[in-house]
Amino acid sequence: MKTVKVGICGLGTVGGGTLNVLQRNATEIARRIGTRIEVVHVAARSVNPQCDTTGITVTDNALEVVANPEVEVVVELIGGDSVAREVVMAAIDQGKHVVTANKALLAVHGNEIFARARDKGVMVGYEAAVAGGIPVIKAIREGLAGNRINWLAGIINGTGNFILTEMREHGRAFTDVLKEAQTLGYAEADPTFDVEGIDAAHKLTILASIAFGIPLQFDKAYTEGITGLTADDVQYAEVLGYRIKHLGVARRTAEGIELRVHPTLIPAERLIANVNGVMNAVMVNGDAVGSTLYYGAGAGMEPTASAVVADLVDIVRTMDCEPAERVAALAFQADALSDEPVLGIERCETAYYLRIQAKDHPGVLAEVASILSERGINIESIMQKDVEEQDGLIPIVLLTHRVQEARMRDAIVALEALESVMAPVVRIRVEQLD
Ligand SMILES: NC(=O)c1ccc[n+]([C@@H]2O[C@H](COP(=O)([O-])OP(=O)(O)OC[C@H]3O[C@@H](n4cnc5c(N)ncnc54)[C@H](O)[C@@H]3O)[C@@H](O)[C@H]2O)c1
Ligand SMILES: N[C@@H](CCO)C(=O)O
Ligand code: NA
Repeated sequence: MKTVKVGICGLGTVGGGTLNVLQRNATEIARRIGTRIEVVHVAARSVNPQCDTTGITVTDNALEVVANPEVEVVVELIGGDSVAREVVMAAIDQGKHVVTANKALLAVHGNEIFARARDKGVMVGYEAAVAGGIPVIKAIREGLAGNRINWLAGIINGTGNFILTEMREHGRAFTDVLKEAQTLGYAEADPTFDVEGIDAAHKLTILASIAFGIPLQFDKAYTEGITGLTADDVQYAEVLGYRIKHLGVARRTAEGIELRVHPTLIPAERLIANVNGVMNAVMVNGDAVGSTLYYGAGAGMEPTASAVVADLVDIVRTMDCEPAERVAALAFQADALSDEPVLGIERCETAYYLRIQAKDHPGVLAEVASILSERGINIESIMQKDVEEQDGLIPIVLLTHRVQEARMRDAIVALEALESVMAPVVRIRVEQLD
């Protein structure tokens, strides 16, 4: 049986998981593809105690792995965009295929990386970069290839979802849960990427590119994290029949593409509203198929390794094909990408949840309603009596119909200028996802 030799750069959570899965399932994988995948060289700053590297060359210099003439496929699992970028570019330049889980690298430098890979006729697999073990890249790139995609929306950061779930279900403190996510290997090296929505925006950038056939444009993504959410808003949302989730949304409109990451109220009865812990889920709506949903572990050692190994299997299966016969790296032919603009957040349209802390005096509700109606903003529902007064202030909690962000910002400025409104208005976007 033929053997393809592989080098792994980075042997931490994902690299360690990848080596273990490749070793444990070696026979099963060979039964699938008729070829053995053998790891011959790994690079890491320290040896992972969860791995057996017997018979494998170990180095702390990742470029040595790339330069090893036996290595035909380089797996980059270091993270970041300095050494990792060097490793990926060097591998491509040497005509080696690449697998990476590095969404930060691809979202920012992917256009350049995929162009270079095309020139050299090599593949770059990145299933593990988005939604961990869920094969969502494959589903969109191949399974939905007959569709014009309308929109997608996903819980695409495991750490953030784990934190929100533990806070909601067990009343745990934010920093305490974040520490646990770090211990479990879910968090990024810099966890602000997780909690400020940057990691989700990296992944959303990649998903939007393969869904709509547009270049990667991370700099145009609107990013809002979960650090500003309060227990009060989580509770009021529930009373209104919603759950708050940190969502990445990419939507095609007549004017362009919406690309945004932010906390979002979702009707509690939606499946995606009930995705908890480190689990991720991505909804994709296509013109032919309608809405589809992909669910699974979004982070962690072996779930992520599952995606890395699937990419290796795909590469080994198609490495002898003509490059033109393979699936296009970003799902669409590189010369057929569209220049539909990514819209600024002020041009995006959603419904809103508003919480207005106001003095409890007659007329305040009428003032609020008139500010909204003057701007053509319709109120869907309003809640005032089920909540307790705090410091003589009464929270007015309401849901609006869909409206452009710019108009809502203008309304919020007017609301905050009211004499009876005593604090910044809290606004959280709402999506029905039906
Ligand atoms: N942890 C997850 O659940 C998860 C899921 C999906 C994607 N990812 C991505 O996978 C990548 C790796 O993440 P991780 O969680 O496994 O990280 P990690 O910190 O656990 O592992 C990083 C590995 O790289 C090695 N390394 C660091 N600098 C190096 C250098 N200069 N030369 C050689 N080796 C070096 C470290 O020794 C370690 O073995 C990142 O891009 C991350 O975003 C992680
Ligand atoms: N830090 C990321 C890892 C998976 O990409 C997360 O928590 O989702
Ligand atoms: Na994936």
